[in-house]
Amino acid sequence: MNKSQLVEQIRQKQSYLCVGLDPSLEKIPSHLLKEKDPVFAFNKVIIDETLDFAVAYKPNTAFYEALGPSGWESLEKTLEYLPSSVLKIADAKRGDIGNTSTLYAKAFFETLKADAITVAPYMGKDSVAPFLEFEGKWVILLALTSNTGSLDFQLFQDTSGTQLFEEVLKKSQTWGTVDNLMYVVGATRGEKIADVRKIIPDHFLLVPGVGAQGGSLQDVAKYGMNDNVGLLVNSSRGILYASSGVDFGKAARNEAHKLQEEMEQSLQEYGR
Ligand SMILES: O=C(O)c1cc(=O)[nH]c(=O)n1[C@@H]1O[C@H](COP(=O)(O)O)[C@@H](O)[C@H]1O
Repeated sequence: MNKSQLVEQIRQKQSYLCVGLDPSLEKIPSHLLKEKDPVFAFNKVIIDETLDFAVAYKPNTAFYEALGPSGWESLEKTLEYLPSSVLKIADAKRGDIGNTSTLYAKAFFETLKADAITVAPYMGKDSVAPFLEFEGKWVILLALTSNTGSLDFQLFQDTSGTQLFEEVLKKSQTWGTVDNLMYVVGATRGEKIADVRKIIPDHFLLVPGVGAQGGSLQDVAKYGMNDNVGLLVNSSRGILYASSGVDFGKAARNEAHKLQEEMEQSLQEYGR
């Protein structure tokens, strides 16, 4: 999915919601555990119920890898099930020496057919470049993450006052283009999004951290929205586990709908 298709979907659905598909067997409704593939059965209902309100889905591979080969199969089936009208993000946070990154890129873009992958910038340009060589695919580079540990390195300042995440943005924006490179910026750092926008006004941002982590959608929209909306805001647990009963699908739908309504309002308020 290219940028104009993504923007068109956002305008059509009046939503920039990304649903995080992070299923864990301990949390999914117990009646699903008798299914042959409980994880896929769960995801399928979540996708069916939220598709009207979401433009992207982000399975975090950890939740599948933890289950061994059957988890990987559930991930494959989930990505296959998602329609081509949504952006399929493999949240794998990869990145290694170039030769190895090429194989990661093949695994996620060719074998799993994801549209996008999250990548860590720490090993530098030659670790990210192989992902960017895949036509029509996206790299989503970690810039300023939502966890408290982002204070340890990402907000570290050099002697000129530049913070590490700012250096990541400045340097890496020339590695790709606004058509194949996005950045992760946590919703829990709403006030920092204005600083991010000073460096990269035009790139899309993937913003996790609303819902369970308490980030403010209002702040994200206020500081982050650009001419093409430029935002994908992710919620995982807040949608997936809105109910632990047989009504979990309807409860997930309600949560996704609530977020979509907030997003629609913000598009009217801050959209250009
Ligand atoms: O790359 C990510 O998606 C990510 C980056 C970040 O800074 N913070 C963050 O929470 N995430 C992921 O986004 C999802 C957030 O899940 P919830 O907190 O349940 O909405 C998880 O899959 C996290 O691994």
